[in-house]
Amino acid sequence: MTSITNEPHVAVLAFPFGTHAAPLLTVIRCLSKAAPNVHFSFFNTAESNTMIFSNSNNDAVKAYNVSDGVPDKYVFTGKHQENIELFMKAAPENFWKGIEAAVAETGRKVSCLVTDGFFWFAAEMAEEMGVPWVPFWAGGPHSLSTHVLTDFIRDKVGAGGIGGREEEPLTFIPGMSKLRLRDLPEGILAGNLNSIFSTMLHKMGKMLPQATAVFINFFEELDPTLTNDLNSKFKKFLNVGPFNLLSLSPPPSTPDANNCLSWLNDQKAESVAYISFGRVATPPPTEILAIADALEASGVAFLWSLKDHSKVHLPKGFLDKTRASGMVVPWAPQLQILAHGAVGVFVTHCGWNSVLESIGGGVPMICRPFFGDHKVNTRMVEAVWEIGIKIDGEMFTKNGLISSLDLVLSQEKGKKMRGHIRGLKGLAEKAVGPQGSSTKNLKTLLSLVSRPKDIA
Ligand SMILES: O=c1ccn([C@@H]2O[C@H](COP(=O)(O)OP(=O)(O)O[C@H]3O[C@H](CO)[C@@H](O)[C@H](O)[C@H]3O)[C@@H](O)[C@H]2O)c(=O)[nH]1
Repeated sequence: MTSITNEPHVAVLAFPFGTHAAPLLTVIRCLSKAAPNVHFSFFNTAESNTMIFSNSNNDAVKAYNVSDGVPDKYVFTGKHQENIELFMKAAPENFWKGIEAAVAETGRKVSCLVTDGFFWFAAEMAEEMGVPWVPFWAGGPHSLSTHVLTDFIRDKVGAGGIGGREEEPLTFIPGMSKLRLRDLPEGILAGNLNSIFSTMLHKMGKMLPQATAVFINFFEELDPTLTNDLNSKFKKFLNVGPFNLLSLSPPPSTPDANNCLSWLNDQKAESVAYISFGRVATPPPTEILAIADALEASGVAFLWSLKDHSKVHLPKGFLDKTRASGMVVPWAPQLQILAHGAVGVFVTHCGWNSVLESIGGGVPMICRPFFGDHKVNTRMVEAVWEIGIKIDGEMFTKNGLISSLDLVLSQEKGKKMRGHIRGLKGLAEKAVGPQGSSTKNLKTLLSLVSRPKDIA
């Protein structure tokens, strides 16, 4: 039998849906590179591991597959978030099994538990193991704050709820006064407050303050007031982003199977609309039609990352008619695209990674929020940072999108937004530079996970 040692071993528990596991792996790779004596075991479903580990050979981070929680012969009912609910229900047991296997294989006890912030149950796991719990919040600090303060927000708003008060500002939370009650993620005041997902976020918000430290893909210069507030809510709050600009270990570049980048090389500077709604959101067919009509009528050059199952909703003949001005691909190397000088605007759902990648590229946004943190992020982009605009109304219309594209690409207001976002890009680059705030925080995170006994 292998003897078990106290050599540092960090167990990392990833959430396999949306874009959570990839940014967590990016930061873990950074830590692993800086601390080769520490062993990092990364627990995630096989499907998600295959996706995010696919670009790397000889990864120092060891991937372990855990079950997705779907019972044998299970027939999906089509219920909203069914896969997430099945995964979460079985997650504690499955993660324990994975950890036991990794401990046996490496001969190292777990010395620190790094997890996705959603895993509120990890507080107990860490306690049982007698190690620090260091959760990662995959969204921005504004959405994080709304979940940590859910009870406080509910108290402030009172039993009457949100009805008729959608425009009221959140003046009672430092750094959030431009947000309105209507911008809050569903599950806080509106929507199904008792769904498994809402309950999970509520529990998470209560547990995170117990963690040894919470880290996040953000840089404090983007919102010092809120950073200060979160510093006071958590034992330690570490802004270590934006990950897309981390020089220590930039994320591996995505293969460009559809030659998007060489197509961009032939386009005029700041002329192209890049369109993508992340891994999860899918606009309904009427909106896909509206986007296509707007692109065709405006003649704006475009690069559209559109999932294959949505492509059937494009109007007949659209691809042929726009062949000279645009490209539709099922997946695009977004990071490199947003960093390309030909891109003039990003039409986005405002997922957190997309917002940071747009800042990293200095590209203003047209935002069409769908769910979760999208509305909070959209509001910050439009009303606070002034680096983009929300679409008119709740859904894309042909004329609405034509005027938004015109505003950002051709009008003075668009130029101003470009100036603002380039300013933020400069701050972001500084934050991850040698003396930057995020670099400093990353060092703290590193010492925390690699020498946990000194700090816990
Ligand atoms: O063709 C594409 C489309 C997307 N991406 C990448 O996919 C990621 C998308 O991430 P994000 O913008 O955060 O959107 P979601 O995939 O929707 O992410 C989920 O996770 C985020 C972090 O918690 C939340 O902010 C979102 O609301 C949630 O939906 C980004 O890194 C993109 O670069 C590509 O590389 N190519």
